[in-house]
Amino acid sequence: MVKARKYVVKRYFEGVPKRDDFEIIEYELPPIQNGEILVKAEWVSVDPYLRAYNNFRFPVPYDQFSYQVGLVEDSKDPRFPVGTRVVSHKGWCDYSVMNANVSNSPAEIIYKLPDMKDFSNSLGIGAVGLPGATAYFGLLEICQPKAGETVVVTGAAGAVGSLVGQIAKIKGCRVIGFAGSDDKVNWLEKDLGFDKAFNYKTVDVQKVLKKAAPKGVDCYFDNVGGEISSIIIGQMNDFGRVAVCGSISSYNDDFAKLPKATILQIPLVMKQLKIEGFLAPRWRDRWSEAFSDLYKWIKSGDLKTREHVTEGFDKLYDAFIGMLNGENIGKALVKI
Ligand SMILES: NC(=O)C1=CN([C@@H]2O[C@H](COP(=O)(O)OP(=O)(O)OC[C@H]3O[C@@H](n4cnc5c(N)ncnc54)[C@H](OP(=O)(O)O)[C@@H]3O)[C@@H](O)[C@H]2O)C=CC1
Ligand SMILES: CCCCCCC/C=C/C=O
Repeated sequence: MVKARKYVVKRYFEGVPKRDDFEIIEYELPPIQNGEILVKAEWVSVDPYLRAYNNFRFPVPYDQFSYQVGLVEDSKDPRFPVGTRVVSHKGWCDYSVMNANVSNSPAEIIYKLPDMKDFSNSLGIGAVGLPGATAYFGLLEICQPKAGETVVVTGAAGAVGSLVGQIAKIKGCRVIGFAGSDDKVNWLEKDLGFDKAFNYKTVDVQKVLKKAAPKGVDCYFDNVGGEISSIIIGQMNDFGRVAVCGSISSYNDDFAKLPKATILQIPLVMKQLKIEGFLAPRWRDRWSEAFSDLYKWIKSGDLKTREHVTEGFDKLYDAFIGMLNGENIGKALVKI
C-alpha cells in the first residue's frame, strides 16, 4: 500500500483563496489494476486558472487539479513502463494512480513527457507544457503576427507572457510588454530582448504606449483583462488582432458582479478589429508541433525560460497565492 496526500478544495473561494479553503487529505492508494500506473509527482504547477475555474466549473469538494510531471513507479500499462515520466492533470497530490485509457479530455489528460535532454523536466509544465502551447497557438493562430508588426502583451513577465513576447521577436515583430514590477521590466528588456517594457503599476499606460508604439498596435495578447486592455485596444491599427488568453485582474472578483464591459464597440468597428478568446486545449492534437518548435528555440538560445520554484508539497498553497500576487518571474511551480 502507498500512502498518498492530496489537496481538496472544500468550498468556493471568496476573493483571495484562503488556506483553510483547502484540506490536505492523507489516504492509502489501492494496488494498481490492469491499465493503471502509480505515479510519484515531481513538479506541480500553480496557475491562474485554478482560481478562475473555481468560480463556476466544479461542484465542491473537489481534488485540486493542475498539471504535474511525475515518475511512473509501478505500471500495469505497457505504454508507460516503470521509470517513464508523464505529464498529467492530477494536480496537487504527491502520489496518484492514473489510467490513460479513461479519457483524453483536458481534465484527465495523461501523456509521456517529451525528452528534455539537458533541460529540467519541469519544462513539461512550463515552456514545453500548457503555458508554451498557450503562448504558441494564441499568438501564432489568433494574432497571426507578421514581421515588422507591433505586438503588445500584458502579464508579460509570467509563464505565458514571457514566451509570447519572445516568440513574437523570433517572428520579427516589435514587442512591448506590461508587467507589475521594475525587476520584471528589466528582465524583459535586458534579458529577453523586448523592445520596450513598462511597470503598469507606475506608468500612465495611455501615454507610454502612444510613445512606444507611435504607429499603433497590430496584435494584442491579453493575459489580464480590465482597464489596461481597453486602453491598449483603443490604440490598435486597422485590422488589428486581439487574442484574449486570460483575465487575471478579475479572477478574485465575484463574476456575477463584474462591471459591464467598457465600451469597445467604437474601436472595434472603426478599426475593424478581430477579438477572439481561446483555450489552449483547442489545439491539443497539435501540441507536439508547438513543443518541438519551443524546445528547438530553447536549445538554440532564442527562447529563454525562467522558473519561480517553491519547494515542498506543504507549500503549494503559498506558491499559488504568491503567483496570484505577482511574486513570480517566469513559470511558478512547486518541486515536490
Ligand atoms: N487560454 C488558455 O488556454 C490559458 C490561459 N492562461 C491565462 O494566461 C494568463 C497568464 O497565466 P500564467 O502565465 O500561467 O500566469 P503568470 O505566470 O503570468 O502569473 C500570474 C501573473 O498575473 C499577474 N497579475 C496578478 N494580478 C494581476 C492584476 N490584477 N492585473 C494584472 N496582472 C496581474 C502577476 O504579474 P504582475 O506582477 O505582472 O502583475 C502574476 O505574476 C492568465 O490570465 C491565465 O488565466 C493560462 C494558461 C492557458
Ligand atoms: C479543467 C481542465 C482545464 C485545462 C485547460 C486550462 C486552460 C486555461 C485557461 C485559463 O487560464
